[in-house]
Amino acid sequence: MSLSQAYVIGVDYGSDSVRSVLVDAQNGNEVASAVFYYPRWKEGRYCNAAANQFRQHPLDYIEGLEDTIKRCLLQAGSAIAANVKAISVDTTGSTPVAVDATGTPLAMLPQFAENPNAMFVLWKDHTATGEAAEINAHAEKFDTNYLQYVGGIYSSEWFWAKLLRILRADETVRAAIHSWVEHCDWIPFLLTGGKKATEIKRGVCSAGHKGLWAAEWGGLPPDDFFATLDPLLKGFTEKLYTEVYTSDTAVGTISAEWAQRLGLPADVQIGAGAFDCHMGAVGGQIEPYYLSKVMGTSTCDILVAPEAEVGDKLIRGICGQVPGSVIPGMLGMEAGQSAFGDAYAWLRDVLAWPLQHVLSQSSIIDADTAKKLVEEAVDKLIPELSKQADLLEPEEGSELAIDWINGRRTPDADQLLKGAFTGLNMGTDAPRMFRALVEATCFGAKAIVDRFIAEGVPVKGLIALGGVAKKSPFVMQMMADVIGMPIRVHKSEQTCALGAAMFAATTAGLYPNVEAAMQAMGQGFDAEYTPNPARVDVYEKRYKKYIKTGAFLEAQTKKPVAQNQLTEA
Ligand SMILES: Nc1ncnc2c1ncn2[C@@H]1O[C@H](COP(=O)(O)OP(=O)(O)O)[C@@H](O)[C@H]1O
Ligand SMILES: O=C(CO)[C@@H](O)[C@@H](O)COP(=O)(O)O
Repeated sequence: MSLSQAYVIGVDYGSDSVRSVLVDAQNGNEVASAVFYYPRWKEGRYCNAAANQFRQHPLDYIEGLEDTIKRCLLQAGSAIAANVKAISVDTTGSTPVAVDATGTPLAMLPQFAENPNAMFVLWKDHTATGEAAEINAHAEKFDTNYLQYVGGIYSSEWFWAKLLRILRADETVRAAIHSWVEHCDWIPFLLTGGKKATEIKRGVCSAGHKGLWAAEWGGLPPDDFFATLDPLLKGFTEKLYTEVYTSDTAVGTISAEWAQRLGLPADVQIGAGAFDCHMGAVGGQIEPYYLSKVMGTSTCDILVAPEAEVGDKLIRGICGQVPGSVIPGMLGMEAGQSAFGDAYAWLRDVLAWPLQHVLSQSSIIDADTAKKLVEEAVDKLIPELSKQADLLEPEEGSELAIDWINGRRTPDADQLLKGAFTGLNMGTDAPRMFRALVEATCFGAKAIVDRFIAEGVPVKGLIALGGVAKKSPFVMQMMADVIGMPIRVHKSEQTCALGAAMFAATTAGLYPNVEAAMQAMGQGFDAEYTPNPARVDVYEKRYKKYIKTGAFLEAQTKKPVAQNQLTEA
């Protein structure tokens, strides 16, 4: 197929919004882009942060797909729309949903329309911590270590823990469920007009990193593994899948209905889906042994290496090592932090509370002005805190934080762990707390780099992408100082969506492989942060304190101390 006059679309579903980019397949130049914020999610519907419940309605996803693609095509014009060759999609994950026999998410059926258990269980939903612990204990009873390719620990953020939680929690969903599907596998199924849940094509990325699929045991672990964990899971593997697909393959052609609905040609190819950071790493032009960090709400860190070079090595405490999960032919490794920008957003919300609750009662300004004032102030909080915190030099004894505000994803998943501040005194103010929190997120990032190195996987440098990488020179400089490695920031504003577009171009046969698409369509880097040698020493000392404080907190979580012992201490 000729590259001239060929266009592709990449769709990236983030935690709060979905964005689509329409790019020229020849050079990756962005022709159009559009972002859509999930309306129901924005209102906080179906969520309960205190109970760690975060659910998303399928309609938020469907409306966002239609809206963003249509707006891209409108910006690009009909001549370009007629030359769109393929669409590929990435999403957050593990973000699975219960579907019926037709592959329809249960929340799309009238009787389940308002039931959070019938919706997508977002990656950051931690309602399944108990189930994850059970899976970890259960896995020890088997001769085959089914957790060996997911870092040795199963997380509550993942597929099976979430399935078991929903089956236990909701009898009505249990009676209606026919299969359990990742968001990244469901959107391609939707676009191709799939009608049977048994025919949903699953990507190797979600299957290998979160679903315990491995070529070594010929697919998913045997039914016996799950049935002996809980009889509710008996027979479930039958309903799922054995075969998986790399993201450079098409799962089908767009359905007539979706082609018409979007205004696209009838022969548009739909690529196999994958998680956002995996396609983002490709969009960010990943190289072997460079850690690609998608820095947004969370971080998702990806490293690729030739399979032969890693050999039989098993990397402990990461979110999996899966052949072909990023680039076919290479081993894809994933790690990350459950709260990164989300930790900053948490502090922002704490600081915003008095504004939201006191200003609204003001007798000086009307309610509408108060609302606008609060919105403006809240929007400026993180940038202003960053500005003030940047003026503070790191000191050995100043405030120190632990970043596990939403648990710890890696190294060594434990979503029950919690964040902390130590070393507070009467001089501690908001910028100092913000500084300590940002530093803690950088220490968390260093712990991941250290773990790869300790496990024999060298890290040659860092590539940063995502919202925080683009918006915050303050965070990026501190990250370089703390880790002691240069960080290149990728030029693209929508790196994950661009990565999806590169896969779309490969799927359409416009490139022989995704490496060639990456080479031709990559946008390069626009900033580089190098470590400040004057700060290395003090960060080294503070990092040791972080590790020690974290270990103390972890020990407290694992062995709860009796109340009388606490008082004595
Ligand atoms: N100026 C800033 N400095 C640091 N973090 C920021 C700034 N502005 C926004 N953020 C954080 O960026 C995160 C969103 O990142 P983004 O990549 O846009 O979204 P997503 O993770 O949903 O893809 C939020 O958690 C927010 O707290
Ligand atoms: O965990 C994964 C992928 O494995 C991500 O989808 C998850 O961290 C969400 O990413 P964002 O922070 O929304 O970019």
